Amino acid sequence: MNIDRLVFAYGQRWLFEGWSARAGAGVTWVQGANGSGKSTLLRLLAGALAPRHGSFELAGCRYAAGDSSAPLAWRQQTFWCLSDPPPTPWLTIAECLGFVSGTYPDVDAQRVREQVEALGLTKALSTPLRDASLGQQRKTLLALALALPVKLLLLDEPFNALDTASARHLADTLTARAQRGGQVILLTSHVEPHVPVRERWLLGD
Ligand SMILES: Nc1ncnc2c1ncn2[C@@H]1O[C@H](COP(=O)(O)OP(=O)(O)OP(=O)(O)O)[C@@H](O)[C@H]1O
Repeated sequence: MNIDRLVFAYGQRWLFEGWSARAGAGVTWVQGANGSGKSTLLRLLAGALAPRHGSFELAGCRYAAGDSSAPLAWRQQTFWCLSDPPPTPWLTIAECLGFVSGTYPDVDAQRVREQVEALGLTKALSTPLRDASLGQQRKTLLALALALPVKLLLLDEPFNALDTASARHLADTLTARAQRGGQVILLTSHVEPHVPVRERWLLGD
């Protein structure tokens, strides 16, 4: 995945001024002080924010500033596990899983069920997200992150709010992915993520 001359600012708060980077398969640890732009970078790559200039390329698919939105082909290859709870509090966990899965092609429902089970979410499936704990809300997105067949995984502080067993499952799964290759994983974390890290990007320097 290539980032070419990215320019982005919130008003006059400039975060990226012609920044380029390349991430191969495996885990890239995105580091930086509070406010350095880590979450913003993931939002940009997810298509949730529009870059002012520059472009992104992933497996032959290009997304450039000036496009009215991230192309469907880009979004279907990308999953953004945001650090906030899912923005659909009225849906149950099961409905949220089904709703988001429905926006991706070739989803294996069995893989989603396996991740739900491994993350200890099975008993909470009929709970509305608004009544779920923070950890259960985060695990809903993580189950999708680990199950959907995407080429680019954007994980914003994925270990936050996880119980010990779920944190271990996440670390083990990411470690296996990193060793197998094939998926580009950008992971923000203020602490050592305990997975094999291929590259580190330090933002805000
Ligand atoms: N919607 C917004 N409007 C204006 N400024 C914003 C907005 N979102 C973030 N910012 C500012 O952009 C900067 C980068 O924010 P961002 O959340 O990307 O940083 P971060 O590196 O992820 O921080 P943290 O480590 O605290 O999570 C901060 O100064 C923040 O105040």
